[in-house]
Amino acid sequence: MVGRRKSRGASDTPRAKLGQLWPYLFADKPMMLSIIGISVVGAAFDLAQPLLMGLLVKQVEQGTFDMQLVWMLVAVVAIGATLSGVQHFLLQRTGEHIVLLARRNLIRKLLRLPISEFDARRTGDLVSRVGSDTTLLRAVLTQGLIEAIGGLLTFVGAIVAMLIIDPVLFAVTSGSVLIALLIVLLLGRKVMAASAAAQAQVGALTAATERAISAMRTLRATGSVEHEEATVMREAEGAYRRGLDIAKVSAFMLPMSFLALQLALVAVFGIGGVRVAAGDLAISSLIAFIMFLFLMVAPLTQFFGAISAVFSALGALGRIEEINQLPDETAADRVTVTLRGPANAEAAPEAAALEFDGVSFRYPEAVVRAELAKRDASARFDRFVTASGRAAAKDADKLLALDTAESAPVESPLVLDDVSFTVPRGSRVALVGPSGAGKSTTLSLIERFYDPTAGEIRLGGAALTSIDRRDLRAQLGYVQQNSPTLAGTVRDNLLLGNPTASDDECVAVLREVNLGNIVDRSPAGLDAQVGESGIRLSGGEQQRLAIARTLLAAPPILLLDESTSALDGENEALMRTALDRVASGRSVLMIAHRLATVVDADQIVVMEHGRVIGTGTHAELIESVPLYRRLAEHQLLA
Ligand SMILES: Nc1ncnc2c1ncn2[C@@H]1O[C@H](COP(=O)(O)OP(=O)(O)OP(=O)(O)O)[C@@H](O)[C@H]1O
Repeated sequence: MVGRRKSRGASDTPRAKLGQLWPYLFADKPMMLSIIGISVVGAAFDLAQPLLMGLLVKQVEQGTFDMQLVWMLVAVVAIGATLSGVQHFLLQRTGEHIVLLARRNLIRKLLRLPISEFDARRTGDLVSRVGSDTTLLRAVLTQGLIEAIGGLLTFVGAIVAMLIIDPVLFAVTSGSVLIALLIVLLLGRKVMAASAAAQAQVGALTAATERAISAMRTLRATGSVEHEEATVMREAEGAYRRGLDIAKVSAFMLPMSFLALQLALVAVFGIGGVRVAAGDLAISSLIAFIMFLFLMVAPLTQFFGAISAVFSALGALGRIEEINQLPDETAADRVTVTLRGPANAEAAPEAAALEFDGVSFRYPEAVVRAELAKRDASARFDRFVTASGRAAAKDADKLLALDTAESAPVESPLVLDDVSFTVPRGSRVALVGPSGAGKSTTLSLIERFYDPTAGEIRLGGAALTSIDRRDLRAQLGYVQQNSPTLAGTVRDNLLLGNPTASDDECVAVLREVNLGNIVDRSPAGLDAQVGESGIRLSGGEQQRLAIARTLLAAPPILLLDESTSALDGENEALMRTALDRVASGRSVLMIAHRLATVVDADQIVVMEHGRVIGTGTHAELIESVPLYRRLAEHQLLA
């Protein structure tokens, strides 16, 4: 079950298998085969060079020098160089294409994961999988794997040629090369582990940076920039150390190939020289042998580079595939009801718009663990700031070290406990209760961000789980508490609700939520940018813009999480009239933090500790539910 997955740390990310890399490498099969073809032809041209060189020296020795041979050698070298250029370009292009492919898959998957995965994972880590891990796949192609395939031909060809020229000399030189090869293969596994750890650390760094940037105002206001700086620096230094780990292993690998070449060269010059002096070997053969030796070692160098790139890529691919293999949000859905018309009106005209029937809910364990970790960190942070006034970086480091301990198993508390209530069609129902009572969770169950642990929620008489999620969400207009405006224009923000809405419709819904003046604030009108670079909207205005967006979609049911941020009298009145307008003809379930907003609701559901402790009108609840009376007294309403 998705929700029960543990969030994974850096160390337990599964490593990908070589077979998982093939689909990426051979996504464009004809291109890859062409590149391999070019590489093989290029290898043949490489092999021809020492042969021609040997012939040339022999001709000079025997006094039968022929200029034609020189031209042939020049042509062979030139064609070989051109082929290698073409191959290089095609490899880079294919490498970029592989990165694009991996990013497309990952983005497509990310946008369809269950909400629980986002709650349980760190955003920055997910971002770095898309941005950074995918680039490591490119290195498999650009750092020699394909050249190494063509190089295999050069390698085998050179060995055969060397064996023919002088088997004794060959036996001496190949020993050292073999030893180096074995060492490199053994080190490859270490590179893979180091690379996965490095990528996970980059993920942690991105997550920490993202957290700091998103909380910048709080950090500045509390004077805790240095504290947060210490956290991010710790992650950055961790990434540096992991990078060094890779460097240490690769530092071993690269000299191995040079060492192999040097040892072999010393042996060839020493023993070869003696054999030439003794008259057992022609000087032309020794020159050809040395050229073949270089040809044999060059692919080995490529091979060493390729191995290290492949192992790095497998580490990164493990992190990519970990996400790709998660089930989509809809994976286990069994849709039996097709919704047509408002809230399934045809199917059950008299059924309530929404019904909660004995609904209980616990958040999945991984989500609770992530939530606890977040709270734990911020509680330590608060204690720290309170205790020291200003957070000194070195102490912050000590304090934060405590945070890294893996949390012990957690028990997921019952957040909703046997909740039952009804939202009759066309009525306005309000959820009220103290913070943490479970009101927002109730709305997120209706959106099916999570499913109840027990009980059933019905929409128009049909169980939510039987309705296609798109259909379901098309019936619902969900206005969140801190409805974020998205970067872009006023129009962009509105069209999210209904991409085909006309300008007139956009202006009309803005009027409906008392935001008609927004288009007059900038000469650009609907094309004015909202946010930092354009029109600044207050919290209340942002929420009204979100309501306007929802109205364009014209959903029959409105779920509204009223903003907790205090609105001034004028804004409060604007919001209330906006709500009255949008509520007419719709079923509305709203979370109210200000009782003033809901005194005239058709029904108020009072929640505490995940239970419904009273249902009725304002007047009824004042009489029957002490908690409600206290809330009302507190807000000077009673
Ligand atoms: N993503 C989450 N993961 C784990 N626990 C959560 C999550 N969201 C909420 N909770 C817990 O569920 C309980 C109910 O929270 P919820 O946000 O639904 O309450 P609420 O009544 O809407 O509170 P508020 O008025 O403060 O928004 C709380 O104990 C909260 O800590």
